[in-house]
Amino acid sequence: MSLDAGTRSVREAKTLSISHLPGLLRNPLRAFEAIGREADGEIARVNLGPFRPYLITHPEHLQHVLRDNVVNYRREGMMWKPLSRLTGEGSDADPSWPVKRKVFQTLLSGPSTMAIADEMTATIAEAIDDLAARVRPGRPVDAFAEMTRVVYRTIIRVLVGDRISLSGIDELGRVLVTATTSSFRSRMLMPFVPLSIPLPGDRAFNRCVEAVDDLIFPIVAKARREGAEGRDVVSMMIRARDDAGRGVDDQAVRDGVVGLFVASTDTTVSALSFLWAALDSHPEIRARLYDEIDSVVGTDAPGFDHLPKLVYTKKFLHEVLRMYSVAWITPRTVAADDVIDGIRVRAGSTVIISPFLTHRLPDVWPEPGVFDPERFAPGETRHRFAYMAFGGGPNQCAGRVFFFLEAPLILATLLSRFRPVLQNTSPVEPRVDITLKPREPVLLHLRRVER
Ligand code: HEM
Repeated sequence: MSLDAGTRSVREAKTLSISHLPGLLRNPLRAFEAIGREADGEIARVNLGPFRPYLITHPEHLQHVLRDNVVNYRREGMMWKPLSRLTGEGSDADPSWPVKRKVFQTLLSGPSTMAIADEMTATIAEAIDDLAARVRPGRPVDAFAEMTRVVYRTIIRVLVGDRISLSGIDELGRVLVTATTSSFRSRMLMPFVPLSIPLPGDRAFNRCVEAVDDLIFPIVAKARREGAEGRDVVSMMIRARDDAGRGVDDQAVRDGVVGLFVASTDTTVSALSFLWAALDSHPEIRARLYDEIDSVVGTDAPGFDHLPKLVYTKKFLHEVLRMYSVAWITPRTVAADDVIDGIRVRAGSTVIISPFLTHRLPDVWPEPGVFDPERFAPGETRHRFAYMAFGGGPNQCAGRVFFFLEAPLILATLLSRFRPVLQNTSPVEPRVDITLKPREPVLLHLRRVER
């Protein structure tokens, strides 16, 4: 990608028609898809009246924004501004961000994650036992609710050690879900509206922030009093020092816990809910997945040793995340004027990056509407910024290794005991929220596997 304005003329980005606006209000995701089709991989400005973000979907352009000139594209503004009131800033705008980030990276690195693999296996087995005890013939379970229970239990120790009860973590989850469904969506789509102008749902959002504070600050205070020796976010944030040897305050520790909770749970739960729709409509893929889990795990208790052999399961999960790109939008704010592939990008504007749209570019992903795990077969090559489920560049997902330990273990544990059958008769459509979520409940009949 040449950024040399001297050797080629610099153009303004094409502006897409404002006719998408009513659709965005009616069915945001469908309208967003239409916007992506119209832009067709080119850098374009989306005309939303007073708000005219750039849309950047092509892998070459993403590499520029997320890696080559990453310092110019900040995690501020759209989405991050409302989120920061809940989780703190996810950028250098917060002086404690480098410490937080280092703690996340250390805690979620391969070796640290492997060190908790046995504990994670036991937690998942216990959570599936609990589900099994509640299964009744003819009564479907809600996949999202059940996956939420499992995922919360899996992450709890990583966040706060044993300093919170199961009901406490469920309460934290409930509050955060309420927060992200109150004024969050309107504030996310209208970042230009100042906080001083109230929007519907603001009061509920503020109450949620207070409720999160009430849950987490006492945990931080207790950890400071009683010692913070563990390998969890609270302990590690308390022990961490920045380059100048300074520690962080309670607010930063609280933000670290809430930030990691939001990043790790919503995404994983959504992926583990959508996958049943993909399995239901592809019997041959379902058969291969079940065969692999049956032959690798058999009658054993699924564990860490099985994971390297669950090759198809991993390909399947990647394709689920390509098709249902749960982290559907990861916007940035432009710090200084820039030129990308001959197109001027102006300081102060918003850049919309959308894995959901990049994964639908036909030049990058042939027949993007076809669900095919073989796209991720070893030897398949593509641009490194073509598969964006976990982002790209230095700020890409720190929990990727964790996810590929947790999700296959949950699937293997569930499928070694049950054959889930989707009850929904109409297609499972995604809806936009901070992550993509199923629009309607995904209902599963869990039929026991006789062994
Ligand atoms: C389906 C599962 C997941 C998906 C699709 C996903 C997606 C993403 C994406 C796209 C980003 C980059 C955001 C950006 O560019 O601004 C990100 C960042 C992050 N994710 Fe994930 N994530 C998943 C699971 C997890 C899990 C399980 C954890 C933790 C256990 C986690 C922790 C993080 C953290 C800490 C960051 C911030 C990294 C940084 O800025 O340095 N994620 N995730």
